[in-house]
Amino acid sequence: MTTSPTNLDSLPIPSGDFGLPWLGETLDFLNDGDFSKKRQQQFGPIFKTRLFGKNVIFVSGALANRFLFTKEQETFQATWPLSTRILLGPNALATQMGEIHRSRRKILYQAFLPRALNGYLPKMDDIIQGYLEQWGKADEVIWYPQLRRMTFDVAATLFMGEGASQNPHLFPWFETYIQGLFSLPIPLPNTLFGKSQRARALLLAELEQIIKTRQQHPPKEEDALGMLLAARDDNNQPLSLPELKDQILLLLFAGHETLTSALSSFCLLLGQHSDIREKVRQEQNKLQLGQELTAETLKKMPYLDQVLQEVLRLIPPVGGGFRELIQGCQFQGFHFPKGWLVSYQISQTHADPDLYPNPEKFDPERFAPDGSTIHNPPFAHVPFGGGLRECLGKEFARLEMKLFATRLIQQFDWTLLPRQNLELVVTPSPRPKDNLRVKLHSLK
Ligand code: HEM
Repeated sequence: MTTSPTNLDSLPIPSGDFGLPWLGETLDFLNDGDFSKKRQQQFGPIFKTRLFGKNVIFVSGALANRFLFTKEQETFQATWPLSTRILLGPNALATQMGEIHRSRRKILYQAFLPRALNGYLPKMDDIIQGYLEQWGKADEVIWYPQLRRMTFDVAATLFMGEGASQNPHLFPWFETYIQGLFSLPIPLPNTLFGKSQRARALLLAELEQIIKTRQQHPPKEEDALGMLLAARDDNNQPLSLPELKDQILLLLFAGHETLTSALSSFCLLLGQHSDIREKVRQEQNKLQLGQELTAETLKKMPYLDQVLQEVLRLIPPVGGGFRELIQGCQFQGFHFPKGWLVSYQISQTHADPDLYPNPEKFDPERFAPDGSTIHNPPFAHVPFGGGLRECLGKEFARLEMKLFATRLIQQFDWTLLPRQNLELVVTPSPRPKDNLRVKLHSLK
């Protein structure tokens, strides 16, 4: 795919509009959920723009995904918008590069191995059941903020230990922190970015306390922080305190924002499709689920797996990702210049009618094991990205989605309340505009 510089110069650069000086089309990108769709309609599937001061080429589709995910380090390196890079910090896995990224990914992965996930399951289940019980008693639930609180409690408890989720400051600070992650990086007291920087400082100070207490009094139960404290790198060195803080903060962000979106999309789509809800329930009834749910039992629900795959296809929590071109190359007859960014588009890939006929339709049968209704080539279903930067927490995410879906469907039916706007706000992750107002009905 790469070509010598002389050849490259003879190729056209994709068409598109750079917009304003420096700012380019950043504001549209942040505020318009159809940013990429509209420009694809105008300029074709590969187009250029400028975001956060950088020239960017947007690509989508299975071939483009394969191109990006298999050429990492040789042609591309991961990058994030400036606000995200500053706020995640220099020691977070997502901002680390090359050899250090490889070595840290190996260490962090220990917190997502099957043995670790099995250890998380009972606590995750307790927290989910606690929330369901509360919601079952309410006349009306505004579900999205409740789901946010729940996924935060799960992540804080499993990554930092029991006490963390009971600290009343952490959640509000965290919410302020997240709001600045994808914003214009203007460090003034009243900008989203400035507030987020302050919240990050408060969170890091709190995390430092939690880590120091933990070093003095190690708990019996294993959580992600315990594993990271015990971990040694290839030179047999422990992770430094600044790195531990950045890595834990990243896990909290990644494990909370995206998952909330995925769970709320599940609640929305199944709330709109009673037939699919019923089919999931029938699958569960056949399993005669008891009070205790094990990882083995959760594996016996192929239809629920299909449903969750289709939820992540239709409303992917992450719309796409960025890479920087560390050398010029060509793709599909276009010149991609060195130093520019490329953005791969998960939402647009999942909406490609050649890959997914009638793509607007919520249809779990696309993922039926007989494969009759879909031809699903590699790199066509990429909710978790791919290649060296594929989501580290994807099995954690699948576990929490499945456990939540199972407990919810087992115990409740739910109605979406009338007179609410179900359109999706997309930044940073999709959620219904009016936060998904519902009434739960107990089935017991
Ligand atoms: C449904 C839920 C989730 C979705 C859809 C999702 C999606 C993604 C995607 C698309 C990427 C790649 C971004 C890129 O290409 O630049 C990613 C990276 C990452 N995700 Fe997730 N994620 C989810 C849940 C989680 C959870 C629960 C965790 C951890 C607790 C997590 C941790 C991470 C980390 C650490 C990375 C960076 C990996 C690296 O740079 O090597 N994610 N995620």
